Amino acid sequence: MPLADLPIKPGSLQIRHLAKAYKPGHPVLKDINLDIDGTGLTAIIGPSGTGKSTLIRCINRLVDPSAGEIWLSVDGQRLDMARLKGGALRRSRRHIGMVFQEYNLVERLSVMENLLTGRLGYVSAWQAFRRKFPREDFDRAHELLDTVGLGAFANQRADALSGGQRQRVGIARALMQCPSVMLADEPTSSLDPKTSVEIIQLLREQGQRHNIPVVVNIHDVELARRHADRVIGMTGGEVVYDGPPSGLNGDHLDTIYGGRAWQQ
Ligand SMILES: Nc1ncnc2c1ncn2[C@@H]1O[C@H](COP(=O)(O)OP(=O)(O)OP(=O)(O)O)[C@@H](O)[C@H]1O
Repeated sequence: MPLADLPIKPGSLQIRHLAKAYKPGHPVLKDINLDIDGTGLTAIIGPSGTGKSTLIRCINRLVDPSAGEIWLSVDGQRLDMARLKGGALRRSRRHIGMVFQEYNLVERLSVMENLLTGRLGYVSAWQAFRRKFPREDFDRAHELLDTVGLGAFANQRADALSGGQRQRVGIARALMQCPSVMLADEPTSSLDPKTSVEIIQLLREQGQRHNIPVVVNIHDVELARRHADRVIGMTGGEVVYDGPPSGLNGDHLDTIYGGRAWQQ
């Protein structure tokens, strides 16, 4: 079996009564309850400022929730991401692969070096400092680069890549972690429409290939409708639609986006 397919253990998320207020009395997320598992791509849609990024960032604890539970299950183990601290939080984050809107690559490093940063949670600080990664990490990185279509770019500097290529590197780097769940925070917002479709399809394919759920924040309703397996519609910090793309109708979009004037 190719190394790129080997060690990932599928995970699931159970979110219960999740709330977040950056300022007391001004809730951004209000009582979010979601179960996310399986292998499909879940798209979170909703107007700007409705809390989509905050939700994604609470799951991997880039943002601290104000209340609620975020249970990450991996290999029979259940971890409440909302409560973990210190080393336990760092270790549990390895199970969550994160893809960002602005790629978050180290621009002056090569594609290969960027991928290897996905292994930093697994090697010692001394190994990382000396860039002494095990042979398997290099082999896995090469295979993942092939699967995201960048097999010939391992030694290219990240700042020489297009936006779409950078996002492919971002996806491969997240997969280097052997994540049990993948999260992507507006991964297509900086890309043209064709590249956006390719990136969403790639995220979905990689989720299926590695047998893990993928959760993506997205502004483009049509992209979500065409390529997601499940759509979560949010407005005002609450989930107002949760179901298949085929069930999302004009009334739901009215509720999510507040009327139809924006469509004309
Ligand atoms: N670090 C922060 N400190 C204070 N307020 C914040 C912070 N991050 C986000 N907010 C506020 O929380 C609300 C929700 O923001 P969030 O980025 O989660 O929404 P979003 O739905 O992802 O929006 P967009 O689609 O525009 O990215 C907004 O009012 C935003 O100003």
